[in-house]
Amino acid sequence: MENGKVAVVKSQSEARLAILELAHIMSVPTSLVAVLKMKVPEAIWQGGNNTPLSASQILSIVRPNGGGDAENLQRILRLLTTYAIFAEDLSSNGKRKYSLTEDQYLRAWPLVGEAVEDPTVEPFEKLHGEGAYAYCMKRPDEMSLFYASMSGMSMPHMNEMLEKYDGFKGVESLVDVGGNSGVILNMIMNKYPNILKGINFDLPDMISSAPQLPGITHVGGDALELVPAGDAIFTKWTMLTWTDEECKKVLQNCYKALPVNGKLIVCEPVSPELTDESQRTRALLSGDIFIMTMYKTKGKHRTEEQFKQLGISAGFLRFRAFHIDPYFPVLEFQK
Ligand SMILES: C[S@@+](CC[C@H](N)C(=O)[O-])C[C@H]1O[C@@H](n2cnc3c(N)ncnc32)[C@H](O)[C@@H]1O
Repeated sequence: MENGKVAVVKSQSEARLAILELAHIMSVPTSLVAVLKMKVPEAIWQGGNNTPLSASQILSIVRPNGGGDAENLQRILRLLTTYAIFAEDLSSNGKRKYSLTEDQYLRAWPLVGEAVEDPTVEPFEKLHGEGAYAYCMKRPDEMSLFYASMSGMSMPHMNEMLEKYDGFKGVESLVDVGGNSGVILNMIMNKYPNILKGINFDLPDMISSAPQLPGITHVGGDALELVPAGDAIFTKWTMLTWTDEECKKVLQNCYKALPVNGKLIVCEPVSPELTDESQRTRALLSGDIFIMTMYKTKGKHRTEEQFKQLGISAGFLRFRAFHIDPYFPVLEFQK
């Protein structure tokens, strides 16, 4: 009983903290804008040094003629440190100094406006000199993190999808385009033993360290060039990183790879037509900005109608949507 009471008190204080955090949440984006305007990241970065600097040292760089309040700048930097935008260093006798964090995605976020100024190069690429996939594939640590984050986010969703959607019945060979490590295909095949042959298709470097899984053949290639043949094709969370032209190309390649009456099963974020204040709309529209900044300025979260029209442009005249999940509906394109 006593323990129960303690738990309630703790959760109430946590709820009060959450309310206070939410009440002041605007301080985060506005502080971020302030440090970007002052060119604080550039001052710290100094040609790649990323040496921790105190607020007064930063001010002496961004305001070479003097001026500015170091204490107030430090308050802003501390807040942004709690969101891992800066890292705080206390090793100089407890004096607070700030460097940029190592998170490559976080560092690209402030460049989101670049996607409006110049959509020809992804903001992530402007910062790192290469796209997010290429960056990840060259670094084994990033690759294992990518595998883990993909399966961590996709597996719970797939569990629910497989409970409610039975479109894999009767399929004997299934290709997963952009299947990453292959764990999603493995889940589908465990639920549907009728699928005897699974092809996990992904970019060669992405697939090179994929684990061996029963019944699954890993095939490396580029879906923009060719998609392996199967009774049915599945793809999840891939089309958002392609432009409309690229989506059309991949859909055409899927069309060619399918038999008559073959099915392409797509699981992608589907944006609403209406812009409302719901959690779903916010989640989908903020994910869309992530894609614009990190992957492709003209990749995007599309509406159901946009998917239908893309399918038609590639030859898929039959289209059905299953609203199993508010973020990732299932879209069926039939040949
Ligand atoms: C966001 S991940 C999604 C992974 C997995 N389908 C899931 O839902 O968890 C996108 C995957 O598509 C792959 N991909 C991107 N472009 C591709 C291409 N042109 N051809 C084949 N695979 C591609 C990436 O390497 C990555 O594994």
